[in-house]
Amino acid sequence: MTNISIIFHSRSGNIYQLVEKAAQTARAAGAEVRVRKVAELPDPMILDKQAYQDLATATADIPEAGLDDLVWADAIMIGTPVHYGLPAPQILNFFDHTGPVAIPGKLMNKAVSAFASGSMPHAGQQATILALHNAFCHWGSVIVSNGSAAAVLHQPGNGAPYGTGTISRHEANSVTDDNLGAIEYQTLRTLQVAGALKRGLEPEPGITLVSEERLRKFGLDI
Ligand SMILES: Cc1cc2nc3c(=O)[nH]c(=O)nc-3n(C[C@H](O)[C@H](O)[C@H](O)COP(=O)(O)O)c2cc1C
Repeated sequence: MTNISIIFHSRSGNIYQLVEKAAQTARAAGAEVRVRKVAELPDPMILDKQAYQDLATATADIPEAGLDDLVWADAIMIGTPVHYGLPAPQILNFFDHTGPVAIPGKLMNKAVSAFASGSMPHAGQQATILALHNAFCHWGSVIVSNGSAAAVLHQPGNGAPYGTGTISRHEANSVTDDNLGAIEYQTLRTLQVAGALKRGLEPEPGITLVSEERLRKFGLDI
C-alpha cells in the first residue's frame, strides 16, 4: 500500500477542486490518502470573500497539515495558488517549519509533485511549481513532473510538463475537465514513482545507498 499526503492552500476553491480529484484518483488506485490543508496566516488578502467563506465551510473538517503527514507519506503532492509568481505564503510558512524532519533526512527519497492555480495564462503557474521544486531539493525528495507525453497535457489551459496548472481568471471553482485530467495523470504518475521507489529502496547491498556500510559512511539514519 502506498501512502500519499495531498497538502494544499486554497482561497477560492480552484486548488481544492484539484485536491479532491487527486484524492479520488489515489483512493481508486488503492493508495492510503491523507488530505491536509496548511494553517491560515493572519490577515490573508481575500479577493472573493464569499468563495473564501464557502471554502472554509466545505473544508472545515479537513485536518491541518503536520510534519507527521510528510514523514508518513511515500508520495506528497503540494497544491497552491500563484501569488506574484510564488507559492502562497501559507504554503511557504508550512515549508519553513519542515526543518525538524527535512534536516535529518526524513523526507529523502519520497516522490513529490506540485500543482498551481493562477488567474491568468503565463502569470506564474510554472514559476510557482518550480519554486516548490527548489524546496523539494532541500528535502532530498524525488521530484515527479508531468512530462509531455500525455495527450491531456496538450489541451489549451493545461500547464504541461512541470505540474498541473490552471487558469481561473479570478473565478472561484473554475477548473476545467482538462485540468482534472491533468491532475489525475499527475497523481497516478506520482503514485507510480512512489511505489517504484519504495520497492527499489529495499536493501540490496552493493547498489543502493541503503546498505549498513553506506549508511554508516554517510552518517545517514533513513
Ligand atoms: C495576493 C495574491 C496574489 C496573486 N498573484 C497572482 C499571480 O502572480 N499570478 C496569477 O495568475 N494569479 C495571481 N493571483 C490569483 C490567484 O492565484 C488565482 O485566483 C488562483 O486561481 C486562486 O486559487 P484558489 O481558487 O485555489 O484560491 C493572486 C491572488 C492573490 C490573492
